[in-house]
Amino acid sequence: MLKIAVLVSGGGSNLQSIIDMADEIGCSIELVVADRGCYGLERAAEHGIEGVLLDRKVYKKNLSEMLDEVLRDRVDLIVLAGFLSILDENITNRWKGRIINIHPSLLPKFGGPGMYGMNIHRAVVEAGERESGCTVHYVDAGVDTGEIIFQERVEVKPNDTPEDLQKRVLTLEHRLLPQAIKNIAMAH
Ligand SMILES: Nc1nc2c(c(=O)[nH]1)N[C@@H](CN(C=O)c1ccc(C(=O)N[C@@H](CCC(=O)O)C(=O)O)cc1)CN2
Ligand SMILES: NCC(=O)N[C@@H]1O[C@H](COP(=O)([O-])[O-])[C@@H](O)[C@H]1O
Repeated sequence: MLKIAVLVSGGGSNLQSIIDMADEIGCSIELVVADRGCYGLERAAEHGIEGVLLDRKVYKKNLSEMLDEVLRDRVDLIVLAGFLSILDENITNRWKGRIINIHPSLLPKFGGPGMYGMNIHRAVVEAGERESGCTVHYVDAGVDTGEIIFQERVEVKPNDTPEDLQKRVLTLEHRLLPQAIKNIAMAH
């Protein structure tokens, strides 16, 4: 059984897809860690999963120490699921090859600092892209520069709003992230 921690900052729909598929994936969600108050923590509580809120006033200076304290050797894999804080190289080096992230674009396009959430879908629509999608990748010290594990494409329709595109990509994410974790669990 692969033990995982899921890091969230928002609504937690990707966390929910992992919760719903945990048995099929072969993983145990040991804890959910948030960098701010968010519905993702509510979802954890609703499912009896330990939730930890990192106090932004404290961790801003030492997120590495806070995460190390919380995670220690409790898990095999860290999953960033809508987590909006950039992890520093202390963490990414210590957890090299054991942190994955879901990003709602076809990296390397529309990645990097500032590219998160609706900002991405707005940029894709404004750029007149004919396709978009999502990427699961390993996390390194760069932003969205880690080795790609999976990518899947969706069509961008002519009259799509950013909200239309977000909805279509999110459906894909809810399938791709659990699949990536399942593959890692099978190889564990
Ligand atoms: N070392 C890494 N840390 C993180 C990565 C990564 O690839 N390497 N991925 C992000 C998730 N992410 C894209 O997938 C991402 C998240 C947030 C941002 C961003 O610009 N954030 C803002 C702050 C936003 C906020 O706190 O509301 C910022 O840093 O100014 C870009 C990409 C998770 N961590
Ligand atoms: N760059 C990181 C990023 O933009 N992540 C995105 O935030 C959303 C979180 O939704 P959720 O909280 O409902 O899972 C998801 O679309 C995820 O890909």
